[in-house]
Amino acid sequence: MSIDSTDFAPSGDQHSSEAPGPRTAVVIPAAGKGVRLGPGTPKALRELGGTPMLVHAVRATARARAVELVVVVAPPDGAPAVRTLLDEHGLPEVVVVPGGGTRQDSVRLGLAALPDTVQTVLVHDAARPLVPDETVDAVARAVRAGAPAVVPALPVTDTVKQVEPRPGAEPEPVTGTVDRSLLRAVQTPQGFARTVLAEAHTRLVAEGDGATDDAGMVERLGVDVVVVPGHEEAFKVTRPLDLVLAEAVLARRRAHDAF
Ligand SMILES: Nc1ccn([C@@H]2O[C@H](COP(=O)(O)OP(=O)(O)OP(=O)(O)O)[C@@H](O)[C@H]2O)c(=O)n1
Ligand SMILES: C[C@](O)(CO)[C@H](O)COP(=O)(O)O
Repeated sequence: MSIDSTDFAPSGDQHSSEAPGPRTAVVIPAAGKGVRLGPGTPKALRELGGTPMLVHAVRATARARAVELVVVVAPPDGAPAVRTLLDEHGLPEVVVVPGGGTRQDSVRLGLAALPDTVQTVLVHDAARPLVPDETVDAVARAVRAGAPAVVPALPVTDTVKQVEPRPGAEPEPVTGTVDRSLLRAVQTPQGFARTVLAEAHTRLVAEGDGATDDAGMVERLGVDVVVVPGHEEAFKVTRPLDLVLAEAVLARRRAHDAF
């Protein structure tokens, strides 16, 4: 059965005034190893300007007006250490749960830790530590206004070729050039009506299916996903050069704040 967006009431309309508790929460999957960043500490715990990337990501999302609860998904055996880290950085109110072997598993485990009052869920990579709070709020606002699924995204700036993959170093034949005006590079936080995201995770885990982002999972349900403007500084720290860029952006912000 395919689910239509209209099967889900806009989360803004679901906000009952009776039950006390948070309405909008952020789940931060932080259980990845960071293989592409190279050997060392798990990526979320690597430092940026002397502070772990995860702490930046928590502060960045918690600063947003819409956010009332933050749930961090720690490496499967790392929850106690993450708890200690967050306490040491003055973030005792953040909930910490152990994650899983894939990002999708980690998000599902984070969702399971949300209190019943939560109607709007944002999912934000710990690997995007510099997301501006305006981007977080823009996503939350769009969900509260009735969109069941919202992604921040930017236009693609490179020309994109389709290829026939070849093993090893053999040159790959180009089979076409994609119309990049139709493409968007998608960031996080991605925002959802809770019921939509929970249904997507339940359904896809039962079917043994997956996607590289949460919106991709929701798309499989036939639910509409909309795009709001992303931000250049919400980039994902994936490879070593991204860390250099992140340090530069942070230094620029700190210099700006000093004046
Ligand atoms: N089992 C996993 C894998 C990934 N993530 C999280 O998903 C986010 C985005 O993933 P990515 O940048 O790909 O991180 P890694 O999986 O750590 O990177 P890599 O693929 O290079 O190992 C990160 O915050 C990461 O910690 C997670 O919570 N649980
Ligand atoms: C969720 C995500 O950050 C959206 O761009 C992205 O899909 C994660 O990428 P990964 O490299 O597959 O972890």
